Amino acid sequence: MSAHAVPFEKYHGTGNDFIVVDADAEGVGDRAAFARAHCDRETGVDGSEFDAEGDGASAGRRGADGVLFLSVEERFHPTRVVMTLVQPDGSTATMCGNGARVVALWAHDRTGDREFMIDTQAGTRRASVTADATAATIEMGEPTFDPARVPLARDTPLIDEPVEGLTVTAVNTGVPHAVAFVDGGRDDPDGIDAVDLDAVAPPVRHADVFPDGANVNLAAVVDDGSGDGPAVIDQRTFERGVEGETRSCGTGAVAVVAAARRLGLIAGESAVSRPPGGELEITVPDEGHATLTGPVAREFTGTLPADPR
Ligand SMILES: N[C@@H](CCC[C@H](N)C(=O)O)C(=O)O
Repeated sequence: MSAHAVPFEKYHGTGNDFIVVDADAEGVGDRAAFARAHCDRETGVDGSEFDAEGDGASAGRRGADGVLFLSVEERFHPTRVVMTLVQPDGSTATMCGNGARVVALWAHDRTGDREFMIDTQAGTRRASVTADATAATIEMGEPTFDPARVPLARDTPLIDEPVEGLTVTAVNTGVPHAVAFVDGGRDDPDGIDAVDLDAVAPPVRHADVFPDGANVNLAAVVDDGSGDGPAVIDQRTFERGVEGETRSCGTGAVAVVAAARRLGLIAGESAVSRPPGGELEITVPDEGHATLTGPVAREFTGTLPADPR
């Protein structure tokens, strides 16, 4: 193991937790190996070894859902941050909604600014942090059902069709998602939490129709938004790259709302998504960027071995 130590900070957004490394200061040679080692839920980064700052939704859990390598370019207005997410399996994701919200708070903690441009592999997105620095909003681009852009191994959209045991709608919100609506929310003992997601998701995640794979979401509409207030949707996501369920997924939350709108399951363009780790507010207008808003928090800081092999 290399003696070289890399400073890091740990953040989470609704329980989707990330090791954050300043890419300009880091000395990580093999980013995939670094992520595989330190994100491991059994043996990875352990908050109890560092000074914890918050009581966030991921507090007490070892490991992380990914490593964000970030580079700040303060000469731009607003400040730009180049974001690269390396996942626990060593793969790189083109976009991460909760990760981008974490990036905004990390950049705010460094600069004091509240508005940022975040460069992701899915495009440049505007982000903002609330005045009390407890929540962040990110522009999420326009969700697409276009089979070439999901991508799908066919030339027609995949809308509410059976795939490997689930009835799914395929949408890209920066990364590919399959969304399956189920009956019964979190309050229903036979509802969304009764599904064995680790059993039903992998065949869909690896289905031939998704040449790049897909994140797999279960969603239950508990309020369709036709009365007072926005729609409310309970959500669970099995993430590609994590290869398991996470406590929250931002691109998944936008995918769920986009699919719900496409299927006519909710009224209006706004919804609250309730993943296990908290609540997210989403807007998916008929045209233009979707938005994602929710809590973000810093958990602890420390150093980690650059080469954990
Ligand atoms: N947790 C993320 C999504 C990260 C990318 C995903 N696992 C993939 O590989 O597509 C989010 O909050 O959006």
